[in-house]
Amino acid sequence: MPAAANFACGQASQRISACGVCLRCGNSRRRELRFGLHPRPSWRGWGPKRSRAAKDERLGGFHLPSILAYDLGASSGRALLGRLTDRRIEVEEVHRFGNDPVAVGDRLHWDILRLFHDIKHGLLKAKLAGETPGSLAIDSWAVDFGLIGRGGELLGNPYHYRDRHTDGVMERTTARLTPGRIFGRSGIQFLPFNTIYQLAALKEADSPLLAQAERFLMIPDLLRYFLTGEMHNEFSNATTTQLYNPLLGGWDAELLGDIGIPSSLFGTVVQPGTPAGRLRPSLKEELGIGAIPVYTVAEHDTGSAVAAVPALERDFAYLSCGTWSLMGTEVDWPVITDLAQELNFTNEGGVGGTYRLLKNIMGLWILQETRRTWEKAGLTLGFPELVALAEQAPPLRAFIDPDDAMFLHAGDMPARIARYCERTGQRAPGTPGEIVRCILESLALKYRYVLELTERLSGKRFGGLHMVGGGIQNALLCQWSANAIGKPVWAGPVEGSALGNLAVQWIAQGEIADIWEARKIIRESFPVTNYEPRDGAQWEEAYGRFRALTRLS
Ligand SMILES: C[C@H](O)[C@H](O)[C@@H](O)C(=O)CO
Repeated sequence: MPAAANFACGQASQRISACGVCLRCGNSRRRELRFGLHPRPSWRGWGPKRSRAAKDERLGGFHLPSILAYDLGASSGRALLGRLTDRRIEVEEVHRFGNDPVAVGDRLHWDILRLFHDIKHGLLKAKLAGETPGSLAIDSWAVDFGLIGRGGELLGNPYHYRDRHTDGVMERTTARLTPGRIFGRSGIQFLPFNTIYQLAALKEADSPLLAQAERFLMIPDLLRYFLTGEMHNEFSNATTTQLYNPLLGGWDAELLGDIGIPSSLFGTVVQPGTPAGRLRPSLKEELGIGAIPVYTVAEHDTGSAVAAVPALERDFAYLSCGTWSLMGTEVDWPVITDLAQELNFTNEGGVGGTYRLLKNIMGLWILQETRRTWEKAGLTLGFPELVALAEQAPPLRAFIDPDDAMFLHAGDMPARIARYCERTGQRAPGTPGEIVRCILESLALKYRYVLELTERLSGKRFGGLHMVGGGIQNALLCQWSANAIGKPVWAGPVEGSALGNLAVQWIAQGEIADIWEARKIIRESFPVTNYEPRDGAQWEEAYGRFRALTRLS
């Protein structure tokens, strides 16, 4: 048990009964927590029960109004119109846009006003398509935020989580507070860009932003505020800050105090599926559209992706595959144990009171940056060409640990891969095909490693792996993942986050009963491609080499 376990009474209690009950507050929730005895949360939908289907002259017959999902990823964003007809979902992408961070001096920022411009553009395009969405919602990457000052003004462009202002902050903060205290109170994995270290970095720098700040809003919270004028902090994203306490069910005032950040900046945390205002009058006027209702959903894109995993089995393993690879399973209660801390797993909030027990894996970011490096050197190759080159390269030659810190920040990935191989006594991949193959094979082998850890930590056994997200368009990665884990991979849907976003809106409006019905409808509406494992002996041998080279215990 992490040193100085803090119980719900918030007191570090030495008087712990054999089974972990706090003799001070008598609270045994921790015991339930520690041994996963918590009763199963209610999956039943929380929305109204009557359908809002109306006569639709254009489509003929009775149809629900379409709804709009904005899914903002670290490299691109999209606006998807969704229609639910006869228990089938149809989607139409009305707007796709880039999400290019902006470097200013040493700082790296998100271009938040540009993103809001694209959100407005998505609404206009829906209108031009003859649609007035019945509702809309936004999901995005995690951890990043904006600070709102007096008069409701945004105090500067949010920092990008790969900005270097957090360098060394996690080390200093965990040394001062101990990892056990932080993990025990948040259940969140230690990553240097977690919101807690971004805020601690601003504090260390005595940032004027903090001095003027009145409210903390994460990226979807902020864009939703721009749309409606209302401020709400949504649950799934709030959990990614490492400042949310799932046992207290709210922001952790103690951890905020520890890093010198006033709790007053943080609003009430609302669950996915909560009505969160309507388009503000100025926007209705500007765009010439109605006061469309806005909902919270699982606004952490990975939370929405997991909501859309078309699993029928209760215990399923998922891999959300994009810039990042997020692998884990869905649990009814956060697993805040010594082993979870030791393996650096995280417990991010999900839909319907669930949690996502998962681990971040560096993902296709390494391939994205490799392509950018070659492009700058005049070698422009698309992902399909890169994958084709990798397929032709000799198999299972050189491996990297994709989660080595040297791959976190932007830069010359091919050079870093060469350095990693030299450091581990391997012949470095030379050609573009060999380099891309090294990246994809290493990701597949890391997926096996993390899947085994997920089984160990959750006590579950998985018959296969559900892969969702843009990364599954890379069929080679899906096949090699199946080969590496030695189990089938079920790949689909591609637009996992956007579909999870739509599903939670429909559940909130009573059109779909609950997340399990949503998963069934998604499964019946979008193709799932099966990849059966091949070349077992080769990949088994490679896994042994990978474990030895990467020293992953
Ligand atoms: C920092 C990443 O955004 C985060 O850990 C990841 O879960 C994500 O949001 C991927 O889009």
